[in-house]
Amino acid sequence: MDDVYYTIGMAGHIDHGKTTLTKALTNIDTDRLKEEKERSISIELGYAPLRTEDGTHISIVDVPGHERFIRQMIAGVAGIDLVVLVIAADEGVMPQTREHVEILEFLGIQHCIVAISKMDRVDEEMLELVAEDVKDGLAGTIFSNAPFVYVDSLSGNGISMLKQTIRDALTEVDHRDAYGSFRLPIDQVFSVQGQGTVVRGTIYEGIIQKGSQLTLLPKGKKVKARQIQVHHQDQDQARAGQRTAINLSGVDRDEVSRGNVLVSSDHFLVTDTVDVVLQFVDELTIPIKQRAPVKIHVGTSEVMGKIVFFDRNEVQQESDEVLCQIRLDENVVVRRGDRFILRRPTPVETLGGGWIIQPKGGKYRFGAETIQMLRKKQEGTPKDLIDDVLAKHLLLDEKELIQLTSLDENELKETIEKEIADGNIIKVSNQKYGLTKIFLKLKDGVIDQLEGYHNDFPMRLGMPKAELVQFFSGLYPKSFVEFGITKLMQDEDIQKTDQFIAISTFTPHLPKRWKARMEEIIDQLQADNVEVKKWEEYVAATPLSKNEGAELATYLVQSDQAYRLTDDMLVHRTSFEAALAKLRKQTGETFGLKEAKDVLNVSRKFLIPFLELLDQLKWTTRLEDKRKWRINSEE
Ligand SMILES: Nc1nc2c(ncn2[C@@H]2O[C@H](COP(=O)(O)OP(=O)(O)OP(=O)(O)O)[C@@H](O)[C@H]2O)c(=O)[nH]1
Repeated sequence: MDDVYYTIGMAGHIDHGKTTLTKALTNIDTDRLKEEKERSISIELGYAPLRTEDGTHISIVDVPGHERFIRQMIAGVAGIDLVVLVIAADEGVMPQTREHVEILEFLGIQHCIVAISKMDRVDEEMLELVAEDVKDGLAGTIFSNAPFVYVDSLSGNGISMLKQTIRDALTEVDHRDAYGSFRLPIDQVFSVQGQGTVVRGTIYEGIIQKGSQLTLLPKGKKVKARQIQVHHQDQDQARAGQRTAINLSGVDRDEVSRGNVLVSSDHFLVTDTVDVVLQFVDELTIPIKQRAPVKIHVGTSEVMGKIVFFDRNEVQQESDEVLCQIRLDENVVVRRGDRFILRRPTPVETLGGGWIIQPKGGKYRFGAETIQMLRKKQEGTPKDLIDDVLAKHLLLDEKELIQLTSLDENELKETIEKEIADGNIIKVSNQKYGLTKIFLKLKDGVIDQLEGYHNDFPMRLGMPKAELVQFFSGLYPKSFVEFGITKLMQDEDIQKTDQFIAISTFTPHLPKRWKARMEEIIDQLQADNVEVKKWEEYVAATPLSKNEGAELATYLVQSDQAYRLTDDMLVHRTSFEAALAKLRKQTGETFGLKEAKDVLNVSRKFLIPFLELLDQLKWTTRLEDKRKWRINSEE
């Protein structure tokens, strides 16, 4: 069985004893380590390993200062399996206790324990009263059913009980599997003498191996994981949930900052507009207005932005969730489902939090329609998510679909396979996907367009492809039109001859209106054998226009009914073939100009272009003053 890793977060009001409790549990003084943070890669700021006899690996995250707490909690949310809320017996629930609880709720933390610290500072009777107060204070929160443990971190009283409670609580936590693409939001960067750039963070998802090639987003810089450490120890790999330090090669210290994200695949996109579900704190001091400046904490980044509502102009007090958008001043790297906290820059306060329903939002109109669309995204099944991004972008490959929907690769593949089988999605050879219903609209348009074209130009092979693409490029992106044409060809609805596109059942033919006249010309041409007149003379003898005559000439050549003898002369196929047969029969392996003239009995005016046509059609090869029949053209 794989090793199991858990991370526990410490939360609570200032001075309530988080660091002391962490030390009592792990024997590590995280405050002391803090001072040494710049000195060595092996020191984990605020993170201490808790060893248990059964081999479970537990990291304790001690997060002192307030801002830092939020950042660490969000950064570690994928890694935090359990939170221990520390409340001092001599103070009880304090404002920051409440704020932490609120934040933990926004972050979707589910497993928790309440540790009443400093039990030695109050007598037993008082302890009971405090416990009652705390229970009241936490009613209706995620802590309402949490187990209570009483500790004195200085003497160690209650610590083994707390360890046992932690172990019990962890049995309820689902094992995190490390599937998915590797992602590590960076929360610390520094350089180590002789080793270069080192970054730290909690691995959100996936596994990293020593030596892996990684990409640093949002810049897109390629880097390599030269060395990996987890709790001071060199490791060959690290996985989701583990607090990890990575020594990177290929990047300088000043090219990396907190909030950057290390990834191992191209499944992540960089965005500055996110669609979100937002829940507000119980009491807002002042209303949040449309486009109010806000600070979003997501991953390890803290970015300024503005809030955009689609169904209101301000929020005063709102207990229901609100679907809205955050437009950011800088790029972030997020996926659907990522949690965030929203704070007001001035006066500083937590406004609320929620999760990202679409990592790359668009520009939407104010009104119920947008809310409905966002609701669909929020509730969306993988199918809805895929359909939604395809409806917007029309044509996407697998990588783009993963970036936009945040589905994992297997889920995406399965859903697409099913959608293709159900006929909702189509795929063409270039590995792009599109919605069948949009493709069918394009198909109708293309067929209509071609029908019109065939009607106007029945003698032509079809519409030049460039012209067809151009026509639809005003209605769809060019790549989608190309995709549609390729698909229609695969389905044999249309066909392509050279660069001409036609409906597959179409064959070029003489237009009804001129059929008789044109047939006259063709008969006349045939009757003239090789000694043909200039093409325009045949046309001039009829009421046909020059253009119509030119179209007819092209048609006859393309349909192999005639050959071009010169730029302005055609020869009928049967005349050509008769002359060819006669010449072959009456000449040897090679023949000269005079010999040919004697056999065919025509003037040089016709003979020279006729012989050149033979060369061109590869019946003959020209030697100095003779022509040689080509072996491969002999029947
Ligand atoms: N008597 C007693 N004192 C404690 C106990 N736990 C912590 N203290 C003391 O309370 C003070 C604050 O403890 P810390 O562990 O630094 O508190 P903290 O919650 O980490 O503080 P911040 O990091 O500033 O939020 C220190 O002086 C500790 O020695 C306890 O169980 N009993």
